[in-house]
Amino acid sequence: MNTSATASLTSTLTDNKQSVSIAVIYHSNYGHTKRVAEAIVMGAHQQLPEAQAKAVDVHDVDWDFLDQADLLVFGSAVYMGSVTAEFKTFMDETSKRWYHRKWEGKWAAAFANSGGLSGDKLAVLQQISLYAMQHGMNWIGLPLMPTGHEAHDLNRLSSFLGLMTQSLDGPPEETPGKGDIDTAIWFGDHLAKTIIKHQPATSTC
Ligand SMILES: Cc1cc2nc3c(=O)[nH]c(=O)nc-3n(C[C@H](O)[C@H](O)[C@H](O)COP(=O)(O)O)c2cc1C
Repeated sequence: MNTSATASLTSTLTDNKQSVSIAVIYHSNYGHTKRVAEAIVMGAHQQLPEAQAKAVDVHDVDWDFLDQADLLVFGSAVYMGSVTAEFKTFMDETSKRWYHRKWEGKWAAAFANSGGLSGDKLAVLQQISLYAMQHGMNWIGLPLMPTGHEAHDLNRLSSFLGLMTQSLDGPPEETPGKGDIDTAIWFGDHLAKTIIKHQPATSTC
C-alpha cells in the first residue's frame, strides 16, 4: 500500500472511531454479571471514547442509546439454564422494534455468567443468538484460543459463540476471577475493533 493509501485508511479508521457506539445490556441480581459487563465496556474503551461504549442495566434502559448504537452486547446471569426472567422481559419489550426491523443490520454479541462451571451457559448464548437473528442482526463471536483452563487463563471455558464467565459464592470484586475478567476486556476490545474496521466510510461529499 502506498503512503497516500495508508494515510487514507488511517483517516477512515479515525473517522469510524468517532462515529461508532456500543451498548452492553445486562441483567445482574448480585453484581457478578454487571462486573463482566463493565469489563467488556473497559475493553471497548481501549478503542473508543467513554461516551461511545456504555453498560446498560435492563432495569434502566436508555432506548435512544440502544437504537443508535452500532453494536448491542447482551448478557445475563444464568437461571435454570436460561436468561433470567428480567432479561427475558427486556427481550420481549423489543418486539415492536423487531416488527419494525429497527435493529436489522446492527452488530450483536453475547455473554453469560453462572455459578456452575458449565451451568448451561451455552443455552443462554444460543438463546441470545437466536434472539439477535430474529432481529436481523449480525453476530460477532469470541475468536480467542484458550490459553489454558486455570483461573488466570484467557477463555478458560473454551467458548466461541460468545463470552462465558463463572462466579463462585463471593463478592463480585473477587469472582469471576482474573482470567474471566481479562477475557471480557479482550472481548470488548475485539468487538470495538471489529465494528470500527467494518463501518462503512462516511461520505464527505
Ligand atoms: C433461580 C436461580 C437459578 C440459577 N440457575 C443456575 C443455572 O442453571 N446454572 C448455573 O450455573 N447457575 C445458576 N444459578 C446461579 C447464578 O447463575 C449465579 O448466581 C449468577 O450468575 C450470579 O450472577 P449475578 O451476581 O450477576 O446475579 C442460579 C441462581 C438462581 C438464583
